[in-house]
Amino acid sequence: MFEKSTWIRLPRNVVVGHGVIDQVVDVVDELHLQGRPLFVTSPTPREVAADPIAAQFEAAGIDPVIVTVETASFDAVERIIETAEAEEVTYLVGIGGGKAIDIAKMASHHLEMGFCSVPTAASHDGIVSNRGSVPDGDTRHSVAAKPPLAVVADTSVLAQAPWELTTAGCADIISNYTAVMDWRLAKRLKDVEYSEYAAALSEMTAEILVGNADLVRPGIEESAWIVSKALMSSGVAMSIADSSRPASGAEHLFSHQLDRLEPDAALHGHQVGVGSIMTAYLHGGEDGIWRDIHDALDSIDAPTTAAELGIDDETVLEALTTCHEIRDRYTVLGDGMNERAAREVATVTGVIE
Ligand SMILES: NC(=O)C1=CN([C@@H]2O[C@H](COP(=O)(O)OP(=O)(O)OC[C@H]3O[C@@H](n4cnc5c(N)ncnc54)[C@H](OP(=O)(O)O)[C@@H]3O)[C@@H](O)[C@H]2O)C=CC1
Ligand SMILES: O=C(CO)COP(=O)(O)O
Ligand SMILES: [Zn+2]
Repeated sequence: MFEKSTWIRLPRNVVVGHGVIDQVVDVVDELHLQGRPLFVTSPTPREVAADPIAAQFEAAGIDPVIVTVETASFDAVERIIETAEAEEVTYLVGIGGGKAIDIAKMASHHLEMGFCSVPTAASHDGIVSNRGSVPDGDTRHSVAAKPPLAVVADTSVLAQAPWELTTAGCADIISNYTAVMDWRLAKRLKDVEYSEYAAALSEMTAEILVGNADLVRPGIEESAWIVSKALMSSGVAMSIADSSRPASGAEHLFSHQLDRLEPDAALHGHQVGVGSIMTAYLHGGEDGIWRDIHDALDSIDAPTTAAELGIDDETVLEALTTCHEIRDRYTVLGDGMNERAAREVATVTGVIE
């Protein structure tokens, strides 16, 4: 008897393009969100976007509560929940990079309230996904949450963000290649839940981005357009799978372990990009796609070495040899690499000297 069922949650409105930040009130109205919103933002995004959006709301007779968060933490999520309850707000808007958006996403999930995402940086695919990632004890990877009801991504805002945030978003997408390889491997070896649609969408997203890599250049608004569309698509793949599997394999384990060993050393996307070079080598050896991944990252100015990440070689080796332990997710790392093998892959791929 056929007993499968699935529940795919996706954003209802995805609004991307030049000047769309002026349409946040319309987007909220179209979703029939009523009452008072709480804006979750961080210092720079507040100046760049949250204050101008608040002025729009005020002009429409709506008085938003604004909370500025400095760091991504569970305390910050708690603070938002308390403020939302005290101020009797009815929905949340996350305005900023991953920090503000994830805090809003996690708080709205807890409050069972609607939430909209207004990214000011195209830095990773969490801006649209159904996953929330806030450091909790030793945990750095994302957990299940709900996707935003709407995403409003203004390319003129994204194009003015520091260039490295955009290259980090690109690298997060390029890493989908190895994430999907790991997912297929886990399907073959461990019979894990697998979605061919989500895997194909995730791979295709990476292919389209790499195919357009020569259009991804600093100061060009079209770059923000290309990267944000890829981030949306990757987020949708995660929502279809109801898992981060299509966009997160061993290269993400490597990055999460670096975050534990050396917090804030480098951006998420940059770390997963370097991880992806090495795990592509583990999958395909010398003739595999590791060079293509390396060259794609290089062509958009993303780091390809430990030195470019600002992380020393020994930390890279420690992360490689221990990261299989941090989550129950089978990947090409299997039950772990030994130090010699880790040194070999990191050296052959030029990640360490
Ligand atoms: N949900 C998911 O699946 C994922 C979530 N994450 C999470 O996302 C977070 C990292 O995201 P990331 O976006 O890199 O971090 P932040 O939100 O901290 O943003 C990075 C930096 O960019 C600044 N910034 C943002 N927008 C602009 C802008 N338009 N102009 C100038 N500066 C800007 C921020 O300023 P300021 O310091 O003033 O805030 C901050 O210094 C982490 O908390 C991580 O756990 C990461 C990957 C996946
Ligand atoms: O960053 C992500 C996808 O790009 C989310 O992956 P994790 O579930 O490993 O945190
Ligand atoms: Zn990622």
